[in-house]
Amino acid sequence: MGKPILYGMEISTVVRSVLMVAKAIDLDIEYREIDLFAGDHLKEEYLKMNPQHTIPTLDDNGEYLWESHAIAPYLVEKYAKDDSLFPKNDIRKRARINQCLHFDNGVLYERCILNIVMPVYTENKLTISPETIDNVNKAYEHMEKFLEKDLYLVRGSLTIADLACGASISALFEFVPADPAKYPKLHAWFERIKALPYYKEANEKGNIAYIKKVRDVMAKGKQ
Ligand SMILES: N[C@@H](CCC(=O)N[C@@H](CS)C(=O)NCC(=O)O)C(=O)O
Repeated sequence: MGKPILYGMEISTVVRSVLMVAKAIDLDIEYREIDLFAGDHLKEEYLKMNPQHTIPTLDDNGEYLWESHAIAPYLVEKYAKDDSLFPKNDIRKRARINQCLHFDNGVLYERCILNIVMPVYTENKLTISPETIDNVNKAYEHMEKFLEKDLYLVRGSLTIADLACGASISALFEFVPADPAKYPKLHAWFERIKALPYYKEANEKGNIAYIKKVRDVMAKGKQ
């Protein structure tokens, strides 16, 4: 059996969340960069693996899987030495983790990040709209509540939900800063995510490049 191969771009939050999961479970994966700006994802070989042409895509010895929120549980279930990031037998905890993964996908990624980044590329919108800022703050409020009683999103320990939301929040905090006085639990949780030993390599590096890329496009458009 060969190593699983992950196709992605480090600037993508959803790719970085999977890279953090791989590091968290100490999984040796081969990472291959796909350049969306060069159209690598629309080439025939890529479409054969993932007709939806999104990143990340996992090639696990010829079994293809895309959608980061499906890849993360799959990697833990198949490869992790212990199941703490996505417990096999605790049905309620699994359900809460799934709930947070859907929150990440449907709210943080789709409703917040895409509303900031896509308009920059597709409509040349160089400022973040007040509606989007409002929407992002609503998401911060929700997370502040989710974290009311616990150190992590699902009870007291780190799960794949924290890694998915952590990657999204790392980008959102740069675009729409969160007031620490209003969102103290959210900030404290994010500090915990940033302290993970693999955070810098698997998330921070790509996040810096991501924010720079979007800001560069914004600044160029304003010249
Ligand atoms: N919910 C998906 C989102 C995947 C997604 O849309 N990725 C973007 C990059 S961040 C992409 O591949 N866009 C290219 C395309 O849709 O053709 C996930 O978590 O994997």
